[in-house]
Amino acid sequence: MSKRAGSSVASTTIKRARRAAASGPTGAADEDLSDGSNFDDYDIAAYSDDNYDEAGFDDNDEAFAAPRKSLALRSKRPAASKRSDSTAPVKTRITDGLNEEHDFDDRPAEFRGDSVSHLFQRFEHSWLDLKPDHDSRPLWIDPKSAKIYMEAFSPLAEQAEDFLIAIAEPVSRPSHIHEYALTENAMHAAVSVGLQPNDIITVLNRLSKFTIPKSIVQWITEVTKAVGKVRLVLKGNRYYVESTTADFLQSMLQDPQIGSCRIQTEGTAADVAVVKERAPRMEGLVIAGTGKDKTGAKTEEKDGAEGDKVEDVQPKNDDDLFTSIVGIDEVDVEEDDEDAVHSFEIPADKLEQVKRRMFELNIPALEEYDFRNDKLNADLDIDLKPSTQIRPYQEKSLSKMFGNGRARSGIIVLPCGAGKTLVGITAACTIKKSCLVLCTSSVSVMQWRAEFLKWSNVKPSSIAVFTSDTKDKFEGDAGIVVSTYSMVAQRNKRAYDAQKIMEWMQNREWGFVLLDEVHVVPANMFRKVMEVIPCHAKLGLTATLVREDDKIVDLNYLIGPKLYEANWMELSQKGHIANVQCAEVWCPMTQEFYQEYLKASLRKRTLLYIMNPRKFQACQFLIDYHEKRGDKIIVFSDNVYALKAYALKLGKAFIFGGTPQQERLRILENFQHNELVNTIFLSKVGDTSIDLPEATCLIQISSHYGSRRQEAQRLGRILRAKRRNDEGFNAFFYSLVSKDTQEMYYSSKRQAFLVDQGYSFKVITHLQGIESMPSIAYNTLAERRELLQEVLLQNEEAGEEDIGDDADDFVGRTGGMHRAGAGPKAKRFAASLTSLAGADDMAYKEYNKSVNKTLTSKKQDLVGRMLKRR
Ligand SMILES: Nc1ncnc2c1ncn2[C@@H]1O[C@H](COP(=O)(O)OP(=O)(O)OP(=O)(O)O)[C@@H](O)[C@H]1O
Repeated sequence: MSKRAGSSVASTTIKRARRAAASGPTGAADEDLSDGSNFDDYDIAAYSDDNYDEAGFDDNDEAFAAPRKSLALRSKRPAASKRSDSTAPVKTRITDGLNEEHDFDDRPAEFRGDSVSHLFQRFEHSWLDLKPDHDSRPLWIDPKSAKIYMEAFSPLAEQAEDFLIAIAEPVSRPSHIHEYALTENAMHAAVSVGLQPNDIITVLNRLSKFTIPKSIVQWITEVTKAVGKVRLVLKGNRYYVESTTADFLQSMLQDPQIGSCRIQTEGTAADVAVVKERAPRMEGLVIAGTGKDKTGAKTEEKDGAEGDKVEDVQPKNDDDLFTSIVGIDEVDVEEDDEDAVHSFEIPADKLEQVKRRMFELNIPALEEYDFRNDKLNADLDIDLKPSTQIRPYQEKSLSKMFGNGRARSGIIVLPCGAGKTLVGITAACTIKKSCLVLCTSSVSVMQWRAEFLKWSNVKPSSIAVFTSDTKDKFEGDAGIVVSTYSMVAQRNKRAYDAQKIMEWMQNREWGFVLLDEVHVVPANMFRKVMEVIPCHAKLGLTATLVREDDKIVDLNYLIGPKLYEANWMELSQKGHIANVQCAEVWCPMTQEFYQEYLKASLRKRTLLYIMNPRKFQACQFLIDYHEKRGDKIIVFSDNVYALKAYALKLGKAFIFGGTPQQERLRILENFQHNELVNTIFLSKVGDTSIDLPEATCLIQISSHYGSRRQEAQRLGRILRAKRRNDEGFNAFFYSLVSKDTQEMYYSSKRQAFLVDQGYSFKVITHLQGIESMPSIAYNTLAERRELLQEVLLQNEEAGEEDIGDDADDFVGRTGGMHRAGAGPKAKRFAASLTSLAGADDMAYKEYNKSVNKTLTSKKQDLVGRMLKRR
């Protein structure tokens, strides 16, 4: 037997748990747990989302028919018993890799409960024996749902969180209690990075307030038993399923789906090929830019007394167990240096099918790339610039990818503005092989290229761009190509030069594929990409691993498991992203608007609640208030009619799908540098890929129904606020909602993701001072009636959103969730003759001249002033 360096997860991230546990709980944390509301200036009538009843809204509306389940809930988990009889023995049924079902019986037969037990039904847990020192332990584990609840105020919380992220999926992390779910995917990921099932059980037991239930122990053992047995490798542009156990491969081949995918080669008809070679080794790896190996130890300090030096492997006694396990750096492994590796080959176009089947059979295929021993593919000369310093959470996320010295495929989830780009670039600098970066739009392609040049020393000639406008190849044997998903996945006939580039890309082996914004790309798009691009390792990046459809689970076998998910609140407390005050402003509908609302069609209703004069007034008031504070404000509206109407009336510049590129750049430039342009209106084209660190306040007047992803992405526009580290700085996010309309329902849906990340939305029912604001619009009945007439005259299409041209539009065009991607339709609307003649209470009026045009004419002036300032 030999000992060798092992787990990553069991390294830096949870080493702190070891230290904390060693020092023991020190009583209640003395941090201030108040939510630090900064809305004192407003009359806040209610503080909770529960203050209104959503039962009155139509749940069957197609727009929010998609289940509001968290990712964790959709993932496979130990199925809970359906029995609700609290006194019956707990029976938990689980399914293992061979589809056998087991029954667990945790609750002691003698347990009968008491007179109130039946009220708690499946939450009756009084039979669990609390440990005498349960106060000091932070975890509650629900034996039936396999959910873990962590006391975030425990002195051990930070360390426990590191451990939980490694073994479970975060579901919700508000201020005081965090919720995690034990899922098969999370378990596979934990074991594949070196944590042994027994280690997991022991640490959980240590952190738990009571001995962990048998059902959970058995489930962990079951779901992890096949992990690590099989790996998928790419060699010489061919894919192989490998294992050190021939019998295991043979049993896999018995499965008709997997068996039929195998490529029969001579001499292997009856048996799997036996390849005599050394199994991959795990040795010290330095993640680019950190100067540390994957254990977190500084490489140059390996022999020194300081740092996270690898210590004893075996715990000396029971007290050391916890600390040894959560900080385990070495594990006993079977001597496999000379193990024979058995394999069978599968065709590239069957890769996904095999992976999916293995996923279903609970035999997760490890996709790891031993890039340091890859002598076939040329090395790329790339490293981070000496000035580039990656942040601790970026390093932590990468340690999950490179934990065992190889590159593991999977997904890293970091909040918007937390620096996913640099994480991707650092991964490319660590692997140092040819790299393909896929983005959702050509704007992002150019940004990625610029970021590579900014953070790394790669030669410009080594980075090629492949878009509809630019079709480059890189120089030399290894390089980087940045492209869009649609360019690579396209199946239709291509132009000659595009075809040549595609062939060039298809005929080489890619060490690394970086997948940006993985949550918006439809699964079949990934499929097409994976079929045509032979690659060793894949890294998906996203801020919001949520989708309103059910396709998120597919990412598990198409890309790999979630490797890391950062805690938004923690990053904001540490100043890496801005602290944001979120508020929902309730705007009552005016009487005349509400009367029309009640009898209007669905689309007209949308327009009516967006154009509600009280909402307009709230928007005007908030813009005025925040401009006076020195904030830079972005107002978001998905609806283009409203976007233009609001912006024109308030004399502000606006950008939507139809705004020419030049004009967009000019407006954004003015917003950034011109002290006279402090507010801009953006349609959904601004949801992603717009980097405006000057923005400090967001006002949302219309949004895409109940999309949690869009809400989070919009919030992301101010998370990167430049002033985030100023003393007491807060960014502001307002969602304006017309009261007693469907919008309120959508709004609560939209907030679900952010609430799970720990944000709380204050409800503002009255903006103090709004009545006395001079020049407030729509203050007279005549003005409001006139607006109503205008809105009623709009055709149905005006109630739709911007078609957009960015990531969302991309999803729309490719069959994703977007509803408004359809082409132009014939316009037909009904109206009375008096209305058409403009005689309904209508006064003539002149809109302000579009500020967009004013900015054009003032451009020369501005550029002159900007140059002077510099
Ligand atoms: N380690 C770092 N050091 C200095 N600046 C950093 C670091 N990491 C990220 N940044 C900066 O943080 C900002 C946000 O980074 P980036 O655009 O990569 O975020 P993101 O996570 O991709 O956001 P989004 O999801 O909104 O696109 C950028 O201005 C980037 O330069």
